[in-house]
Formats: sequence, structure tokens, C-alpha cells
Amino acid sequence: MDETSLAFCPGHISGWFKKTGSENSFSGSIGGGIVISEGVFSEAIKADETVINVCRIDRTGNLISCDVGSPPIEYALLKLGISAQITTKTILPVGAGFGLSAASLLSSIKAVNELYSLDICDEEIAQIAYETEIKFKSGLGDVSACTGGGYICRKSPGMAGEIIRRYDMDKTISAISFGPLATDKILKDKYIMEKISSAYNEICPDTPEDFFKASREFAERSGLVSERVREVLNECSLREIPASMTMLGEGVFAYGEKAPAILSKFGEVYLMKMSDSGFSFRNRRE
Ligand SMILES: Nc1ncnc2c1ncn2[C@@H]1O[C@H](COP(=O)(O)OP(=O)(O)O)[C@@H](O)[C@H]1O
Ligand SMILES: CC(C)(COP(=O)(O)O)[C@@H](O)C(=O)O
Repeated sequence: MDETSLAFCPGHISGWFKKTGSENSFSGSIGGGIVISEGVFSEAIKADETVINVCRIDRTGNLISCDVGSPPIEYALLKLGISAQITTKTILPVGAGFGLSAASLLSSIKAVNELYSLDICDEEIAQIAYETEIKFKSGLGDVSACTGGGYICRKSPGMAGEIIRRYDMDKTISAISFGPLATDKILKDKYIMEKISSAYNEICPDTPEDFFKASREFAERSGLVSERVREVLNECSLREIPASMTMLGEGVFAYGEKAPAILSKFGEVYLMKMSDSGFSFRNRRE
């Protein structure tokens, strides 16, 4: 049997963010988010040609569907000068604001690092993932977020940026998605990005409730809340359930035990917790 290497990276839901750098350069972002227990598993096998299978699985790990190809991961492997067959697996929808492009990059690079004994340290792995994200405009701050766990506040951008991580978010986090918002298109839209910038409020909440309050205030000011998202947020407000919009996806994430029942009226509910840790190697087998 072929040698297989498995790594995992948690996803990251941004509650608020602001792009940093000059108008046409994407140096990263500052903002707040939650590193979540659901994310991406990447399984790598040595191969002469790179093939990336992007798969959805159900809660029990059964495959639902797979697509072939992930330009960011293909690019990262090319930069490393290696080829591999990689299968990424996640229960979460792609492009829906769960930071899966960053998670799939980090878990895939970590997996091939072990597979080929490349001896690249975690900081370098994150740097490659970060540069790839910026190049493809598939994310700005998710890579730095997923180098650790917690609900976080990124005070400065990039891999050397200052991040405050808090860990007292113990209750269930639930989320629904109405569909994707293409991160690269939004990041290239000058009008939307200006609105997002002016919605930004420099804040570092120190309780889960304040985290959701700050997220909600940003979402309201950002102009990104759709009719469908608004309906769910209103329903949550009525029941005093902390909730906001998943950045950048047309969806809602909410906090606490009352939330799943309310969200389930609107769509499939994804249940998760805050993750205490970032990306990691899982195992290698023959
Ligand atoms: N699970 C995954 N496995 C492999 N590649 C992925 C995965 N999720 C996202 N990507 C890649 O990243 C690109 C952009 O994703 P993006 O819209 O930023 O999603 P997200 O909001 O989940 O981060 C996708 O078109 C795909 O090429
Ligand atoms: C909000 C976003 C720019 C994109 O997040 P996603 O759509 O999940 O890739 C994120 O990377 C951030 O900088 O906060």
C-alpha cells in the first residue's frame, strides 16, 4: 500500500476584518474571528503528478462528493518543487466564510512536509500558505488565525502580526450557509472594500458575548447582510441569541445551546466548538 500522510487544520470564521496595505496590494488583514473545531483533513500520497481532490464528507466521515482541482494548493506544491495526490475532506461548504482555502493549504502543506520529510518548520509552512492566499486573493487573515486556536483579535497583519487569543468560548457554535461569497471578487471590488473599511472598529472583545456583539455591529455597517441573513439575525436577536454573519459567505454563525433549533428552521446546521489549537500533523501509515 502507498504511504499516506494525514494533517488537519481548523477553519476560521471572521466576524470583522479590514484589509491592510495599499489600495492594489493585499498585504493581509486585521480583525476578529473564531478558530473552529471543524476544518479540513488533507491526506497526501506520493505521486509523479499533482492531483487535488476536494471532497465533502458527512458527520460520520462518509464521502458525499468530490471535485478535482484546487489552484492554491497546486501552486503551493509547485513552489515546494514536489508533486503529490492530495484529498481534502471537510463537512463544511467551500467558499462560505469558514476559511477553508487557508485550512486546506495549511493541512496540505503540513501533510506533504511529513510525507516527503521536507523538514519545513510550522512558521515556514504558514508563510507559504499565507503568500499563496494573498496571491489567489482567497483570504487575508485566516492563515495567521489558524496557526493557533481560540477566539481571536488580530491587531496587526501578516505572519509576524500581533494576535490576542482568548479561550473562554465553551458553548456550541452553530452555523448555516445560504451559499458562497467569492472572496477574490469581494477583495477586488473597490466600492465594497471601502464600505468594509469604514465599518471596521478597532476592538478586542474579552467575552464571547462581546465578540458576537462586535461581529454583529460590523456586519450591519458592512452592507453585506442579505435579506435571508437578516431574517435569521432578527430571529436570533428576538431570542437574545448572540449571532452574526460569516465573513465572507452568505451565512450566519451563532452562539449557545438555543441557537441550533432556531438556525435549523433556515437550513442545514453545522455544529462546532471553538478550537483550542491550530493546524497539526495527524498520522502517517503504510
Ligand atoms: N476544502 C478545500 N480543499 C481544497 N481547496 C479548497 C478548499 N476550500 C477552498 N479551496 C480553494 O480555495 C478557493 C477559494 O476559496 P474561498 O472562496 O476563499 O473559500 P473559503 O471562504 O472557504 O476560504 C477555492 O476555489 C478552492 O480552489
Ligand atoms: C474575511 C476574509 C478576508 C476571507 O475569509 P474567507 O471567505 O473565509 O476565506 C479573511 O481572510 C480575513 O482576513 O478575515
